[in-house]
Amino acid sequence: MAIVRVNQLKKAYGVNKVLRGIDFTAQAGEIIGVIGKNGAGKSTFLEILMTLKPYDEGNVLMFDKELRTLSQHQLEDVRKQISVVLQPTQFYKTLKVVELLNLFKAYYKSPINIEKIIVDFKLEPYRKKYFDKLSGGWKQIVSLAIAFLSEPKLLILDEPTTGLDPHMRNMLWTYITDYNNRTGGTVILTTHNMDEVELYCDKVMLLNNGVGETFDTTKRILDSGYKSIHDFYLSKVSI
Ligand SMILES: Nc1ncnc2c1ncn2[C@@H]1O[C@H](COP(=O)(O)OP(=O)(O)OP(=O)(O)O)[C@@H](O)[C@H]1O
Repeated sequence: MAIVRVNQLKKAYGVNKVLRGIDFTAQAGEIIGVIGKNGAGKSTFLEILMTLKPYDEGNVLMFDKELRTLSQHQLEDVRKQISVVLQPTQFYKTLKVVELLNLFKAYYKSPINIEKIIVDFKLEPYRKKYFDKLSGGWKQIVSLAIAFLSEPKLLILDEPTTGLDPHMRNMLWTYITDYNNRTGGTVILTTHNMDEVELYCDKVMLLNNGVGETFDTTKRILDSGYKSIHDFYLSKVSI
């Protein structure tokens, strides 16, 4: 079953044509890595899927519904099935980690046990700390923990492991793959870490010059003769 279907998607900022005709599909249960150089349009693409940004041309179907045709109410129904990691806002300043988790648990009506989340995401030493006082990496971990609270059908993560140390990176990937195995949830993410793509992603979309230059399974890319996804990237993308 296709969770996301994108057809000839185009998006420009003024004269800057960032997306020039993207074709993309995410089937239920897939983990898909979107890669490409700085400024290639990865975040723009993800923000369109997150329903946060309008697009100029083409079709974006989320759960079989074309985003452009949806009423506010229908858009909210789509958003209920998606989790994203947003930038922390001022609002988090006055809350401690455990209070934040409980707030979002209530908001999402989540059946997930907060204590399990605290253990899984190694948050015990930080539970009573104010979110605002955490390091950048730990803020990110708390934001990711919140994203998993809703057990979404689709999880969209923009560079989730950037800035995390190797242990936290492993922990996050363990959590992503476990969530994927356990619930069949779909994951679409961007990363500049090609090893992560090779290890954990079923499919890769390489965004280059505004199009999905390659959109294939990680396995087929490797079977076609590349030593690694890192090599594949370097041979396809020029500086
Ligand atoms: N709100 C905006 N207004 C105008 N231009 C924008 C806006 N957001 C992004 N851009 C431009 O669109 C292009 C693509 O940006 P985007 O952030 O989508 O790329 P990216 O692949 O995510 O980059 P990176 O890997 O550096 O995060 C860039 O040229 C950027 O300057």
